[in-house]
Amino acid sequence: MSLSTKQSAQSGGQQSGRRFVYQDDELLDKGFDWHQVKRLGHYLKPYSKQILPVIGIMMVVGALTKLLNPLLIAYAIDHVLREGGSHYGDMTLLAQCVAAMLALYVIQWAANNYRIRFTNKIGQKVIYDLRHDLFRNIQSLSFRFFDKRPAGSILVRITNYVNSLQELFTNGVVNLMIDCVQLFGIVFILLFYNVKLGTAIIVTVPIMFLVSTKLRVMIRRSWQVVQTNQSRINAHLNECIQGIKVTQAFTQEKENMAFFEQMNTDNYKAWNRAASLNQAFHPIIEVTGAIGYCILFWFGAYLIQQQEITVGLLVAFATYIGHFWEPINRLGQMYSQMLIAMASSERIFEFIDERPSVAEAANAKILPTVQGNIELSQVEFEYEPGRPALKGINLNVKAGQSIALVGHTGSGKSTIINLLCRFYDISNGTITIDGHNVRDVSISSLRSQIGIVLQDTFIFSGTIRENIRFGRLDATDEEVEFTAKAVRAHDFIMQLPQGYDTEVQERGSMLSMGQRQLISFARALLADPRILILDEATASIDTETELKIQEALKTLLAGRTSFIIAHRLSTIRGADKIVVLEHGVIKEQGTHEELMREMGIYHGLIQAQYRFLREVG
Ligand SMILES: Nc1ncnc2c1ncn2[C@@H]1O[C@H](COP(=O)(O)OP(=O)(O)OP(=O)(O)O)[C@@H](O)[C@H]1O
Repeated sequence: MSLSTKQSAQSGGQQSGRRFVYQDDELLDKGFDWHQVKRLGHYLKPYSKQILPVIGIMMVVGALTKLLNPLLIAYAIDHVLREGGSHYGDMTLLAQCVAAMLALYVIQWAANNYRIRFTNKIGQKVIYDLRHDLFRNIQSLSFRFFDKRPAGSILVRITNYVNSLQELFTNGVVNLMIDCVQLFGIVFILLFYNVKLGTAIIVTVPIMFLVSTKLRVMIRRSWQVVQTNQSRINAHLNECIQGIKVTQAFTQEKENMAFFEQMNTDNYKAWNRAASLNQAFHPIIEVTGAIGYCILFWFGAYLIQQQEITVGLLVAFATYIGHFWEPINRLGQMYSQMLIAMASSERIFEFIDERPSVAEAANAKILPTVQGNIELSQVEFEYEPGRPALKGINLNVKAGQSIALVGHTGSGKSTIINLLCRFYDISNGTITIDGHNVRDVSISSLRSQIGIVLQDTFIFSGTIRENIRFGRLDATDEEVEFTAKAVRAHDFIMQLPQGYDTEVQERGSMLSMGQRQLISFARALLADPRILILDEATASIDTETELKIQEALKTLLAGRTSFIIAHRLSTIRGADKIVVLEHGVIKEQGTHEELMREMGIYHGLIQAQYRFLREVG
């Protein structure tokens, strides 16, 4: 994190006094990096055959118009308009010169039009390819990757950073080449027609370039501060809207408002600073350009007196330097754009190069349809070095058995499930399913045989039908409805305005917790996995829904090996085996009756639950 970001994050924290601290994405500040240029160039490679002819055409057209027009003007002044010129007063020749100039402008306009259309198309294709690579790789990454990064920062890379490359690829690259060629062409002509005057003008170029580049970099940085402020405002808005119910319930509106006001003021100040710098840019560049003109006219007039050049040539030179500043100015802009592109692409490639921490073996086999016998042997695991989450886990599960995982919060229940699905790889020991080591089989063949119903049921935007069909995309409408009936979801679905075709809002906010659970049961049942993992919801639901869920569970679990992170007494009691975890170690395992007789941790947990229910009751 850069110093300024640290400061801004800290100031964000101080403003609130307590609550809101948003981690800003790092400021994009990078030097020029050839490695990144090469990698970006790689994305242009497939289109190089199309780009090169365009650059060729533009160079010819640019040379014709930018380089020939001033010479035509010089010719007209020296030969037709100047007293004593070889064709003095020949109006036909003058008209021909003007017609030729006009024709050159028309050619330039047509070519520009073509270039813009073409570069837009190529630019969009490159951006398409980049987004494609980025999204494909992010989807394949393991949980460890997402554990470390907030969703916002991933989003920024896919949207903002890729967008910031858009301008570079749409116009930048082609313009850069054309500008360079035109600059060399002009320099050549200036030196060819008069070395002394040409050199005097060219000397001003580095000054102009430096001033323009320096200013652009300052402007870019100040806009980045604006951007950072705006993303912080967005993060705050997002959090406030998502948490509006809690805010209103705890009457924290004033606190939110004060924090927002502070951020809004910061943003206002940053924007003003950036806008003032922006406004200063053109006058400063114009003053620098004017110095060039002064040198030209002062030194040019001296050379005319010495009869080294003609008036026409001086006018032509003046036109050339007009054409000169334009590409130099653009090159300055391009340089600033390149710096942003360097930083953006570095972040983008970081994600594209990231490999899943859970890697598939090169010779991974397809896991055949399993019975569901599972064995964990001496399993050890840690999320972070030195903090073991599971230690020496031994567990034998027969096909069709249901296992209830119980234990205090943080004891390692979810971790066992994460390892079974290979969301993480174990540090030591083995996990086998029907004798196949999970590390030796392909990840998709493993996960496709495991169904997961999480406590925080994820409902995607779309219809109820589509949400259930997520379990098996080729399921027919009849199969979808059949499974919904089996898990007792059909009745409430039919009461919705459009039944199965009702659009659920984002994350199923129009559905109750219990209804969302039933939909996720239907989804899991449709997938018909041999192994089922269920994280039971802890939220209390009404007795009728509770009964429905219990019945649905019976249908769902029948004949499958299941692991349930169990909270309800009824589920725990009904399990074939109860596994009690504490600090990542299995402390007890057995049936309800066996464990109650042991009078150990399980007995304590159940007694506590009974006491709680009695008190609540
Ligand atoms: N992604 C993670 N990164 C780092 N540590 C983690 C991560 N997930 C869990 N842990 C840690 O691993 C330990 C076991 O966590 P786990 O989620 O398995 O507990 P749990 O028994 O399922 O708890 P709960 O009942 O609260 O869901 C805890 O100490 C937890 O802090």
